[in-house]
Amino acid sequence: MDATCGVRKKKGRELPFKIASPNSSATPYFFWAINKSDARYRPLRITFPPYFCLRYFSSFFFYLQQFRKTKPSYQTSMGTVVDSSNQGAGSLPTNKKVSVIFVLGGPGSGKGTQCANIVENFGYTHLSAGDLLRAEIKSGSENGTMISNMIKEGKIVPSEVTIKLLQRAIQENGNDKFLIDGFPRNEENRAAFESVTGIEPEFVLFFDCPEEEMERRLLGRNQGREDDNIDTIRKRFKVFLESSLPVIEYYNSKGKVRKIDAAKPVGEVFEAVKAVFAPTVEKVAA
Ligand SMILES: Nc1ncnc2c1ncn2[C@@H]1O[C@H](COP(=O)(O)OP(=O)(O)OP(=O)(O)O)[C@@H](O)[C@H]1O
Ligand SMILES: Nc1ccn([C@@H]2O[C@H](COP(=O)(O)O)[C@@H](O)[C@H]2O)c(=O)n1
Repeated sequence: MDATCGVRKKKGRELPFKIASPNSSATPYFFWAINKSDARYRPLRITFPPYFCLRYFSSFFFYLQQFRKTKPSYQTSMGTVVDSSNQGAGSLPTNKKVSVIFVLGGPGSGKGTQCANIVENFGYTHLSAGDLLRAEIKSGSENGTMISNMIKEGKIVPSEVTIKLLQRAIQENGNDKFLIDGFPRNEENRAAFESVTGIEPEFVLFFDCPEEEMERRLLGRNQGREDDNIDTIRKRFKVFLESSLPVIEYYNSKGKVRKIDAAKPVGEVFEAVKAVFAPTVEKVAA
């Protein structure tokens, strides 16, 4: 006999084996297995071929199944949202193609006010990142305390949290045209959203407003928001200048920014907004 007999422990079970000489013509190459950690087991002739075949065939089908489950989404001209938390659940559509406009501007520049007008006139769905975060706090989510503390400090919540909320809101909505208000707030938001969803905005609507006017509006907003106090407002302005403006500059360099003078009265601001949307809508209708 050219082999050493023994017992190999695998997942708590004991498997018999024989160690064969590599030169042995009686050892089919197919049944050699390489054990990297112990040269004594090299080559290893498994004396239980049905076990060997079953194990490797089942691995093959397992990997095939995993590959099918993690099929990537491909970016289209509109963008595709894959709801990773919903894969295989079947209750929500997956790989939904959507058109997105980012609505950016300083705190109190009038983003929410104008989004309401755009929804009414142009059939978009308004998703405010801030509103989604506030709703998440109210829902009693495990992230609630963290989000609440970040908002009180005027800080930007980790992208992973905000993107999940946006993705879910997009998936659950029947519309395919979205205004995403107050997002992306920093470079991390921007890059993460693009890589997770594959969505690039059609364009970015930027409400440009002087700080004194925004401060006046926020202090008069009276909606009971915990961050509408002078200390937090100042922190939010700082974050806007340091983290959000560079995102607007990034999109500007790609020719995607539509800048609106937001210091004017609401009606006049909306006239300027309409001029941005009307050609887009006409083009779609033609
Ligand atoms: N053009 C405007 N002129 C005067 N007041 C305005 C104008 N636009 C909005 N406002 C008022 O300013 C306040 C802030 O507006 P809004 O909530 O739309 O801003 P926002 O950019 O969405 O703010 P935030 O980023 O803090 O959510 C509101 O009370 C709103 O009624
Ligand atoms: N992408 C975002 C958007 C908002 N936040 C936090 O919410 C606060 C309020 O946002 P509004 O747009 O409603 O003004 C904001 O100051 C941030 O703390 C965020 O983290 N990420």
